[in-house]
Amino acid sequence: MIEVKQVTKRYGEKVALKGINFKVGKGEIIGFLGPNGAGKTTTMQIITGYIPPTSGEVKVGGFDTFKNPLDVKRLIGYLPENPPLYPNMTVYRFLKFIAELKDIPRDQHDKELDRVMEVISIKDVRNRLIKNLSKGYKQRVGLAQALIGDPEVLILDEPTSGLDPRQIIEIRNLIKALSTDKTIILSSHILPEVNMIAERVLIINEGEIVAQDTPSSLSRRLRHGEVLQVEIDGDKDQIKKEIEELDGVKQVDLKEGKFNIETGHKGDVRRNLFFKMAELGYPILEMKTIDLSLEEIFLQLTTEEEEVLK
Ligand SMILES: Nc1ncnc2c1ncn2[C@@H]1O[C@H](COP(=O)(O)OP(=O)(O)OP(=O)(O)O)[C@@H](O)[C@H]1O
Repeated sequence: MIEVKQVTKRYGEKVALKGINFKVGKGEIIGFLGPNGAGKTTTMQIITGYIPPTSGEVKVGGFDTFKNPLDVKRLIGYLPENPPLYPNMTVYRFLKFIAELKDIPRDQHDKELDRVMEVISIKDVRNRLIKNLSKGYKQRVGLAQALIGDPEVLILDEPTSGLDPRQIIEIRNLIKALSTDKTIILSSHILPEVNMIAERVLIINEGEIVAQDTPSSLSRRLRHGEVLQVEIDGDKDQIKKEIEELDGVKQVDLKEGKFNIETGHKGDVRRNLFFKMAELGYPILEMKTIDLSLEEIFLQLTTEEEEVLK
């Protein structure tokens, strides 16, 4: 549905995007993750056709954003980071204005506005001036304008930024509900958000895509070895020494009464550990492998682990 090929973007001396490539399939939900200034907004603005790339090509639904900008705009609903809302318009008037901009036939305006206001649950504020709405409701109106015309693709730039925790949950739930029949790119620098909503994550750092995968395979790819967490009853110092001597064990840390055992790439020490502890009479109470959280992945990706993913 979306194809980004070798896209670069320069702002004068500043290279904001350094030749990025990715594809988004129909109906996919992509999380676009990166720290501030990584190039998320720039990428989204290029996909929506708001700014041109310096070089490279973007296609949406087969249309080139540069050669067929109107066809692309029709396919996309865009929620910019700071949606341009008109504070002195009522919600209804503003959405009607957007429907006009999007060339929705006049006789369909009321039906379309009703549909969108229903989906986004803003019918109760339809006659309020936008300036009198809470930040959460303003963001809903921003989402509503993106949905007018029922576009196949939604591009949402940090849709929950600046909202309070309750509003964040509401907006995330709305996006989740929309995700059943739309192709969505959602940018964020909040990792659990992406983890919760996206099926695939693109991680961008300093204008380069440093990883793209599902949250769980990213975690697997990044793990240097397994981290095994084990709770064992008995003399902790003695047990630690015994584990350290097992084949394949790289490091053992004792945290809150449990052993975190780091192993090499191929090491699976669970069986050896079991027999050894049984032999010594130390019962294993619990044993599990721990997944890296997206937060940890992200920290690794953007700091010392960049090389691992290339
Ligand atoms: N119009 C512009 N002129 C000059 N530099 C720009 C312009 N827009 C963006 N940049 C720079 O390009 C880089 C990428 O910016 P971009 O806004 O795409 O990042 P981002 O990942 O969306 O970050 P944020 O979360 O802060 O919005 C940044 O270093 C930014 O300062």
